[in-house]
Amino acid sequence: MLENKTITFLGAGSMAEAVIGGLVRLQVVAPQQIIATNLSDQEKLNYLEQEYGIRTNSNRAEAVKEGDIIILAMKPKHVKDAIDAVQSMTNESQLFVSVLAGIPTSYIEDLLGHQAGVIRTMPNTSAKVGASATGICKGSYATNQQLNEVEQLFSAVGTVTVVTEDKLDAVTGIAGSGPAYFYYVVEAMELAAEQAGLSKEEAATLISQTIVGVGKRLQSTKKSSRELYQEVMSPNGTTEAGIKVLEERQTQEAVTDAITRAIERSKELGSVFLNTNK
Ligand SMILES: NC(=O)C1=CN([C@@H]2O[C@H](COP(=O)(O)OP(=O)(O)OC[C@H]3O[C@@H](n4cnc5c(N)ncnc54)[C@H](O)[C@@H]3O)[C@@H](O)[C@H]2O)C=CC1
Ligand SMILES: O=C(O)[C@@H]1CCC=N1
Repeated sequence: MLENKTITFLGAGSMAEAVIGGLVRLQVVAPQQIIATNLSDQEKLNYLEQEYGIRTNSNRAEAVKEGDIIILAMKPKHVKDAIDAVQSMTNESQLFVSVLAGIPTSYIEDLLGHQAGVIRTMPNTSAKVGASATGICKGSYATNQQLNEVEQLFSAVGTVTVVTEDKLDAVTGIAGSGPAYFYYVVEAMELAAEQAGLSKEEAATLISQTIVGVGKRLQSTKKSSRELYQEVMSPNGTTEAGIKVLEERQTQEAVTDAITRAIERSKELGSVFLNTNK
């Protein structure tokens, strides 16, 4: 399905690089099928060309004209400028794939001004190692075949969960932002390891493997998360002592509140643009 398609990344920052890295590393498409363009950072384009063997073009309109699939990968606040700059080069046979937090497909459809298919997605930076948890949904004009194409694209860099658009903000708070919460906890674990006299290398192996193990276990058991952490806790042992501190500090409530706030923020990003930036 993707064999002869050209994929243009409009916006070439961290998220674009994570997806490009996954697509190239896993040979989902040939590097030459990918074109990256951005607003003004030629150095970043040179780097992407060298690192991944993809094509780049600093002329956004040319890059978009050549694309069969256009991945919108700029910050949400730049989407209007970005689409306005290339709109005249777009057409209804192209497929537009947004990775933008909060921005509804209807907003992108309005900016395009025609009935090209738009698919909204929310990947995460683990795409770079083929382990993204991506949510995707269709806009008004996108076909099931286009949805399948995008599912195929993102399946290559992790799991894909197809949802309706009303759930995309929740996907964003949980999985789009999700890696950051874990890295934040890792930073605290590194600090504790250092204070306890472990070297950086020792800590890095112990912590990353512990997280990989948790992920693999979650994917291979029917046990609940509560059962899994209770399994680790010996009565009056080390884990119980640690969990007690987390409970005293209401850590679970803090995490739930943080994710709820991220979901709310995704909704805000969408409504701000719908109301003011059109
Ligand atoms: N960083 C992450 O973990 C995730 C980010 N996202 C979404 O990905 C999008 C990009 O985020 P990042 O890659 O982190 O941002 P970034 O700041 O690293 O990259 C943004 C890119 O957009 C380009 N750009 C800005 N204005 C432009 C314009 N008018 N025309 C063309 N290109 C333009 C910049 O040159 C840059 O290459 C955001 O909308 C964000 O919501 C989605 C999932 C995860
Ligand atoms: O922080 C953000 O807004 C983006 C969306 C999800 C992850 N990063």
